[in-house]
Parts: sequence; C-alpha cells; structure tokens
Amino acid sequence: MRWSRRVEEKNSKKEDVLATTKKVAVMGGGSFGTAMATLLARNKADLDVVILVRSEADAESINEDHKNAKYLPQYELPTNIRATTDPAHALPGSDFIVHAVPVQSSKAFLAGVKQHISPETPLLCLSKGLDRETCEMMSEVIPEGLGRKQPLAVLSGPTFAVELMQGLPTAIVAASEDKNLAWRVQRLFASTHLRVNTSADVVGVEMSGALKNVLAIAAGMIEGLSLGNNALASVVAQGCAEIRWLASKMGARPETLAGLSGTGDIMLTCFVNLSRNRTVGVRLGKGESLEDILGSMNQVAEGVATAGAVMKLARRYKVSLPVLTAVARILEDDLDPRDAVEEIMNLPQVPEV
Ligand SMILES: NC(=O)c1ccc[n+]([C@@H]2O[C@H](COP(=O)([O-])OP(=O)(O)OC[C@H]3O[C@@H](n4cnc5c(N)ncnc54)[C@H](O)[C@@H]3O)[C@@H](O)[C@H]2O)c1
Ligand SMILES: O=P(O)(O)OC[C@H](O)CO
Repeated sequence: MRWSRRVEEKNSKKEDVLATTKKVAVMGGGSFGTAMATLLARNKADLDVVILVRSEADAESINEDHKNAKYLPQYELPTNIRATTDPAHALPGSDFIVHAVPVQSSKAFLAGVKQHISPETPLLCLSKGLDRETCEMMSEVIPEGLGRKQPLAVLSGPTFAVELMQGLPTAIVAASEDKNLAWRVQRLFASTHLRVNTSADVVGVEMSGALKNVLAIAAGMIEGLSLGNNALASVVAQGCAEIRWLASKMGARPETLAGLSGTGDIMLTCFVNLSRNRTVGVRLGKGESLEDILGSMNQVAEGVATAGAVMKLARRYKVSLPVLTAVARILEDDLDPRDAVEEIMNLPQVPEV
C-alpha cells in the first residue's frame, strides 16, 4: 500500500465524488452486496442506496427492520439503505450501479434488467469468478449480458463481508481501463475503514479474484484430509504459481498477482475459516459429497463453477496447472481427493525456479 502527499494534493483538485453522488443501486442483496451498500451508506448519510433483491420478504426485512435477515441478520443497516424487487424502481437515475449477483447467473440477470440501465452509468462489479461455459471474465460477461459496452470497474481484494459490516480495517483494489473511473470508485468507497487502491490491470485483478476461489477449495481439502501445515503451505504456494502462469498468459501483470487482489486475497481465502470456498474444500476432504455440501449452503461458493472454466483455460493456453485442475476433476467426481494428493506427490521432481 503506497501513500503520497503529492497524490493526495493532486486528487484534492478533482471532483468531490461523494458530494456529487446522489443515488447508488446495488444489484444483488446477498452478503457482499449488502456489506458494500452499508459502506456506501455509512460514507454519506443522505446518499440514496437502493438494493435490488429477488424476494418481497428480503425487501421488507431491509425496509422495515433495517436488517438483511437472510444473509447478515446480526447487523443493523443504515436507514438510508432501501430495497426493492423492481428494477424499474432501483436502477434509473443511479450515479453508479454495483453488481453483486453470482457469476453464473449474471449474464441472464443483466439481459433481464438492461432496459433500466443507462449506457452511461458506470457498473462496479464485485463478483469473483469465470463463466463456466465460456470461461469469460466478468468484464466480458457484463457487456455480453447488456448487449453493449458499459463504463466498468471491478473491485476485488481480501474482503469478508462480515468484517466490513463490523467496520474492521480493510483494503480492496478498484480496477478499470478508464483511469478516471477507477479514481472515482476509490473516492466513492474510501473511508477510514476501507482503503481502495486503483489499478488499470483489469485482467490481473479479475483472474486472481476468480482463481483464488478454486485454490481455496484445494486448501480446504488439505485440512479436511488432515494433511498438515507443510502440505497446506506447499499447495497454496504451488497454486499461486499456477495462477501466475495462467493469468500472465491472459495478459495480467505479475505485480497485480503479487498484490492485494492476488496474494492478499489468496492468503485470506485459503487460510481463514470464514471462506465459503475453503469450507467446501474442508467438507469434501472429510468425505461429504459435493451435492450434499452445496445443498446445505445458502450462499454461493464461486470456485466450484470457476474450476470447470479453469480446466478449459489450461487447455486453451497450454499451461500445466496440477493443483487447480485436480480441484476441477475432484468436483466433477473424476478423481478422489486422496488420489489427487498421490498424483501431485508423484509428479516429476523439478528445480524450484
Ligand atoms: N461474501 C463475501 O465476503 C464476498 C467478498 C468479496 C466478493 N464476493 C463476491 O460477491 C459475489 C456475491 O457474493 P455474496 O457473498 O453476496 O453471495 P450470497 O450467496 O451471499 O448472495 C448472492 C445474492 O445473489 C442473488 N442471486 C442469486 N442468484 C441470482 C439470480 N439468478 N438473479 C439475481 N440474483 C441472484 C441472491 O438472491 C443473493 O442476494 C460473489 O461473486 C462473491 O464471490 C463475496
Ligand atoms: O467466502 P468466499 O470463499 O466466497 O470468499 C469471500 C471473499 O472473496 C474473500 O475476499
């Protein structure tokens, strides 16, 4: 994290983004959409923050009890957050629209609401993953779903929703090909609780956010299989290298992969029990079936679908990814977790660099 008085001084001459922003819509009222809506609402007490949810019960809980009863029931929401199920109500007139719908549902969801989104309104994507069928990143899924180009920034980093709700110190990256938009997103979200680093490396930020979810499943499996800390550290280090090999071939910058949205988020998701992807891995390692695990969760673990896309990308970019593709094969019931460990341990011995 870099800080410079010169940068602060230069920025102080630019637009006061919070002052000029009157309304922000958030599509998706799950845990992360709600947490980021809460940060925005806390940043400016008279900002109109509207969450587009799927059920009337969810909208009612937010509007009447100021709680998201389904996803974050223990936290009171600011009163300047409201919710609706009607996109015609939520989206028009927004200065920014935040996208927090799970990746696999995003294209169809966007196609259904696009007539309510102005082509000029920046979309800020929080979702981390790849389209299972097409292997597209969200920066490709979004224009596909909307049927047009849209101003776009992606936000990614080590950010558990519950810790944001508690106001604990957090840092995230806002990446956009449009430098000014990345800067505006930084100004919109930044607070004494949240640092926002800007980046122009959209591919690097997106690919690390998507692939760390697959790696977290592997890390969880190591724990579920009781294979110990040495194995855990080795698998995570190998996974970091695999993410770097694939993402670099796709155009990511190595510095991004080593930064907050790369190594930072990998450490959080692979080592902390709050991660849903890690939890899926722990339970698989303990012998539960994927069907039972997913059936018992009311939240998305994006790594499950993204793993399938990683298999295809490994072939497309001709890169060997033993850990990430083993996760995909285990999820497809094509490989037993213990056999995967044996396969990886029996790979040819290689030089470290
Ligand atoms: N929870 C976190 O800590 C966190 C942190 C960073 C990034 N993310 C990412 O944010 C995205 C959203 O995650 P989340 O934690 O809010 O998920 P969640 O499972 O808590 O909630 C998902 C939300 O999407 C809605 N949804 C599901 N299918 C839909 C569909 N077909 N159409 C419209 N809405 C649909 C659900 O109703 C729910 O409101 C994911 O890509 C996740 O990886 C989550
Ligand atoms: O709970 P997970 O595994 O979806 O991870 C949440 C966030 O991506 C952590 O940054």
